[in-house]
Amino acid sequence: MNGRKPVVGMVGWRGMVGSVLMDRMRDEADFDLIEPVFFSTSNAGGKAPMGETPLADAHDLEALKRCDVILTCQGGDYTGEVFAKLRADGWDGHWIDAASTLRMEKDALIVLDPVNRPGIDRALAAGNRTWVGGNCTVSCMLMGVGALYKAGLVDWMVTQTYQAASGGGAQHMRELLTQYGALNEAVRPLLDDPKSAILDIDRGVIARQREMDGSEESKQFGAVLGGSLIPWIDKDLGDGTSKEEWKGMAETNKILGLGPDAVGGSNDAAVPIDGFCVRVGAMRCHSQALSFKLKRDVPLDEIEAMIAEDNDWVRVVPNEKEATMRDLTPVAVTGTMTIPVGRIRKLAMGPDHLGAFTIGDQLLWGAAEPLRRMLRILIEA
Ligand SMILES: NC(=O)C1=CN([C@@H]2O[C@H](COP(=O)(O)OP(=O)(O)OC[C@H]3O[C@@H](n4cnc5c(N)ncnc54)[C@H](OP(=O)(O)O)[C@@H]3O)[C@@H](O)[C@H]2O)C=CC1
Ligand SMILES: N[C@@H](CC(=O)OP(=O)(O)O)C(=O)O
Repeated sequence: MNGRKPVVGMVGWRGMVGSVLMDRMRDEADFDLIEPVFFSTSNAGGKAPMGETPLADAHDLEALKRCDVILTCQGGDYTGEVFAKLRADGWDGHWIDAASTLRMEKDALIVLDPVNRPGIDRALAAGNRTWVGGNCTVSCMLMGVGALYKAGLVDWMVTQTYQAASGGGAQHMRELLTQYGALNEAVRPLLDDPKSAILDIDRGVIARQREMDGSEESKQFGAVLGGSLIPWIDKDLGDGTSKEEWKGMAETNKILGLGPDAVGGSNDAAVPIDGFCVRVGAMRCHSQALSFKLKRDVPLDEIEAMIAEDNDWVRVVPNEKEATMRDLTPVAVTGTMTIPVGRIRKLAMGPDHLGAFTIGDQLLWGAAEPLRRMLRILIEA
């Protein structure tokens, strides 16, 4: 950027996604390459996380307009309040955003550079200035099996997700743990007694879960998650699908540059993707079972090699019990950049039907990392 360090406005840096982003930026020494300006929606004038300059007001358009890049993890309401005003005022800096608000706008590129770097480079050359992180489930899935899409092998895909509490936000994670604690407490004396009947314990748990259901104790999720699951995530689109399920096809194809929503439009048909998105009691890893109809029968060893070679973070886990239980769980993946893909096998429907299971930390590849890497691409452009 003209030989000087770009001024990067950091908004939402102390939230959950923002904190993960800050850690990654520190780890990768990104702050050495930029002049950060930290903003706040609640504490303008307060102490910034680094440097001596106090926090700027995140609604001060003049301060925002001085930034070459604004990187926001503040959320969709903030984007809705500020982005259009800045553009209307003539600000033509780069806007990098974690929120979904702008994702399907025609000029917004969904960034996941290990998958769509050529698309990012083309958009950059064409003067694009709006870069949005993808839905966490979609980004983690494409980091795992993007190779199959890049090779044009996918006829269609069905997803069954197992999404962590963190996807709802920090309060949701707290609520899940509080519910687990309350359930344990409800049956502790019975648990401590090895001679107690398991069905008595079970009755105690379900009674406590039903007491929580619809009460203050389940107000974040709207239903009990501890010891249960919730097969609906995000809005009801009114046609039998949830918005999270809709994102699977819409965002995947947009990232891949396929179908009418691709930036600049594309004559290539969108790949049909559908399935069910389910909230489970995991903390911050989204897992998903994938079923593919491939365009042709490809031997399993070739498929595994394609997946393994696709990027530096994907790891093929042998489809064996021991390796699966060791390496293909949220416990193994949380806090790491690794995207394991396992349970890879041909399905009973025929040799062109493939199954796989993949997991990703939804705060890293699912949220913060694609944004951090986009900033790096801009710095190095
Ligand atoms: N959670 C997720 O899994 C994903 C979220 N996103 C997007 O990122 C956005 C932000 O999500 P998330 O990070 O979970 O949101 P948080 O609620 O953790 O943070 C958002 C903002 O809330 C304010 N805030 C108020 N109280 C606190 C507190 N006690 N601790 C920290 N911050 C506080 C901060 O703003 P201030 O400093 O200005 O007061 C902060 O930037 C979402 O709205 C969504 O659009 C995208 C992908 C995944
Ligand atoms: N909807 C995701 C989290 C998220 O923030 O998604 P999006 O960025 O698409 O709104 C979940 O609940 O797991």
